[in-house]
Amino acid sequence: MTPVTPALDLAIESRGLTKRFGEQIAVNAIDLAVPRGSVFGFLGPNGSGKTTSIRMLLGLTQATSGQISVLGQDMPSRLHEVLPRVGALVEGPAFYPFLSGAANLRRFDTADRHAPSRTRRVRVDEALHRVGLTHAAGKKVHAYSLGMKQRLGIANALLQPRELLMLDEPTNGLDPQGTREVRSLVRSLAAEGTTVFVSSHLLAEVEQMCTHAAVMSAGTLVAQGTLADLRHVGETLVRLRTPDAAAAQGVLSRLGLVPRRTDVPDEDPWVMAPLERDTVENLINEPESLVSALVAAGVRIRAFSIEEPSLEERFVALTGEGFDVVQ
Ligand SMILES: Nc1ncnc2c1ncn2[C@@H]1O[C@H](COP(=O)(O)OP(=O)(O)OP(=O)(O)O)[C@@H](O)[C@H]1O
Repeated sequence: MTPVTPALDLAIESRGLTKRFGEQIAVNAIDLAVPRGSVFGFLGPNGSGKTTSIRMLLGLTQATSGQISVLGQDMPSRLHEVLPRVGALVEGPAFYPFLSGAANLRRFDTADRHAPSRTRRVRVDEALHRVGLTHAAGKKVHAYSLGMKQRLGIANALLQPRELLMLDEPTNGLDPQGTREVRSLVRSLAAEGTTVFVSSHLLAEVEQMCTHAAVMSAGTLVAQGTLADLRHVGETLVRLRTPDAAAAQGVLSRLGLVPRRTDVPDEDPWVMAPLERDTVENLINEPESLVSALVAAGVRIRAFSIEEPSLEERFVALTGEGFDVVQ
């Protein structure tokens, strides 16, 4: 594979990253760009190719084609230099059930040739503290709840300082309290400067935790950017109810909009028109200028609203499905 020329401000970059399983294309030529310092949500329904992508990014499975750069280094050729800088939780590590949480972490740390043995005990204690498992450090893992095992997995990824954390569905199977704890942990890690790449099939979770997101649908990357960018992917509508629908349409047309009208029996008609933006934040036609032009033309306004489709509606439109579905 020809290396990607790494962009310095990107923690992860892929070009044309593809994975085939026989006839099936699980990941189809994705170009990811994960800025350093971001909390990057990798969002998509079950089976859309998130885990397979993460496994390729970490060198756990070979890509069929495409290029990858992680922390400015080509992958998988620089795997041994890159991996010590990356903490990962992918499909939960296999813990020894009859060892305690702390003993499990010490075992994983011993197996890591980059981990200094002198500081092992302190680092294990700190990692357990970080994920709120100090009280259960001596408890055998078979007595851990799913949420505790998940947090132990994150503690394992935190045994050493990391520039990048990759977490595959870290809140899967957690109760609401556990979910909140993982979310706040991710935020505090990000505040310390760690880039966090986190996959999820839950839009609400990504909205609460992430600064950026990419949306996968059936192996394809259908959108990517800051959450603010993604919120403005769809159509914003002005909608008003008026007995003077024809006059309202005339005013909106003169302002460069393309209005349409819906008649409702026994009520005033609705007039609506898509609004355009010159920047992500800015509508070309401000609501107040629309209202004053309508009022100046004698249009009686009985209701007026600017409707932004929710992020959920936009993502459903992008992926053709919801996010809670299990396939
Ligand atoms: N080892 C494999 N052999 C054959 N097909 C596979 C293999 N691993 C994944 N797939 C298929 O590739 C597609 C993408 O799976 P992947 O696990 O990457 O999706 P995902 O978005 O992570 O979903 P989930 O959240 O359910 O893990 C699925 O159709 C899956 O069945």
